Amino acid sequence: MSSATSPLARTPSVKATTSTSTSCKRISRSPSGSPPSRHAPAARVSPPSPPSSICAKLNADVRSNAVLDAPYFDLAGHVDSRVYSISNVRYRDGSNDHTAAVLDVGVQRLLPSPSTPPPSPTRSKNAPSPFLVQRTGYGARAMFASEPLRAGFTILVERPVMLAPYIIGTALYEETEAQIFHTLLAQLPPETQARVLTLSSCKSVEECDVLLGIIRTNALPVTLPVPTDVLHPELPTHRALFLDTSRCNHSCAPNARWHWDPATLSLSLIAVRPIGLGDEITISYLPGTHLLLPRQTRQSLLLSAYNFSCCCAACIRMDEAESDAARFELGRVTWNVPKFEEWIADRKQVFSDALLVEAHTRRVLLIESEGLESICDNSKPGSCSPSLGGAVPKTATALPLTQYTRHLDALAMAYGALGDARNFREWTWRARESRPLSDVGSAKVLQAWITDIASFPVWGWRRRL
Ligand SMILES: C[S@@+](CC[C@H](N)C(=O)[O-])C[C@H]1O[C@@H](n2cnc3c(N)ncnc32)[C@H](O)[C@@H]1O
Repeated sequence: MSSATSPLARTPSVKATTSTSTSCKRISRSPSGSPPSRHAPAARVSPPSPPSSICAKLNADVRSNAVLDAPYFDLAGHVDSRVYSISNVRYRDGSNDHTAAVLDVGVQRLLPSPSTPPPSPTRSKNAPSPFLVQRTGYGARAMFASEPLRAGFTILVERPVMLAPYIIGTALYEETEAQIFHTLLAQLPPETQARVLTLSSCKSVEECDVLLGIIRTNALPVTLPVPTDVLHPELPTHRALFLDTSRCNHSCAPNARWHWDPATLSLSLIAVRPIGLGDEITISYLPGTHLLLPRQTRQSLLLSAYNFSCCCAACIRMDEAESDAARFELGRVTWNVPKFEEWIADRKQVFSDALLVEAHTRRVLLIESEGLESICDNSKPGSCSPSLGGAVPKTATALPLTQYTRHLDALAMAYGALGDARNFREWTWRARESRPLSDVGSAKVLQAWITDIASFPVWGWRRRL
């Protein structure tokens, strides 16, 4: 589930060699020839300057890669100053979690040793699992709900078994990249290695190394909590492989979303609408708001990155023209819908009450009919604006609010400002139900508003203008 790799990954620009001489293994660049054996002795060599033609192409490729978000990437600078090492991330939270990682030595030094346990799943660890992984009719595996799950339920929390800089997949020889992942695999306990090797690959053995195919099919882009600077914006972005989440198929109307918490180095999988017993649990492989693109474009993106023709319910069952039009409208009107904050501050009443209520209600209906409750704005994790008009403080690791929740919040607060008690209670309840169950702070605020409508800070304020 990492995004497509550049063709330049197969171009000899940066190479690696490994050493087993210390507890962690150093990787440096070797000037020429084929990649060294996995068990080669340490070889620190001066890096070659990559040919300028390769630099230019690779720089352009990395700079336009949305996942890396490195518009000023400079390969020559990167090559000159980076050294990678292979090690195991140690967790000091009593868990048996094991992550084999290749990390830039500077990044590794700055990485906190997570002593905070990952967020709890909604269910305790000893309770029966809310999901199971089964083979489907066509042989592939998929994740299914083993009980009805409500919206906001945390289906699982897991740590990655492998972690590697995203740039490695872009800037290395394919053989070298494969060699690095084989070295990581060898760090893992045998049963974990066996599970990794059962994951699916969208590449044939003729196309690439089996393990590399597994990484390219299943790894997710995650950000490590290290300070970055304009010179090396690519440093925090990594690929992480998760064993359970890798079983989730893609849907263009997914019923779950995943969230990476850099503080605890863990991923949570969260239901975004109620999921019935036996229903498949799906996520989106497309980044940000790409689910709003027309079906043909989504299909092409999935085909080129993952080599499959999407056969999700949205692509098979929905009327293509209607669905494309609904998604286009959702993408198009984002900036035309007045935000609650703009409307409430609008003393001249440029934005009519009906405009605000109708625009947000329309978008709620479109999102529900298209099954797009998972989409968030293209904001980075942690950069989401404070919710509920600032009533709940923003935290660095907060889950980004979905567009769906933002519209429900806007409607709840608009009805509150209009002093409409019935609608205020109904939309406030819906806004509460749409949130992750772990968002206890927002749930408390919203419940207090439902219980005592006058506690809503601007109750009836718009009527008094
Ligand atoms: C991350 S894996 C998902 C789990 C996988 N089905 C398995 O058996 O382990 C991604 C692979 O699943 C398949 N897949 C996922 N979503 C799909 C979809 N919407 N339509 C068709 N195939 C899909 C593709 O083969 C893809 O390369």
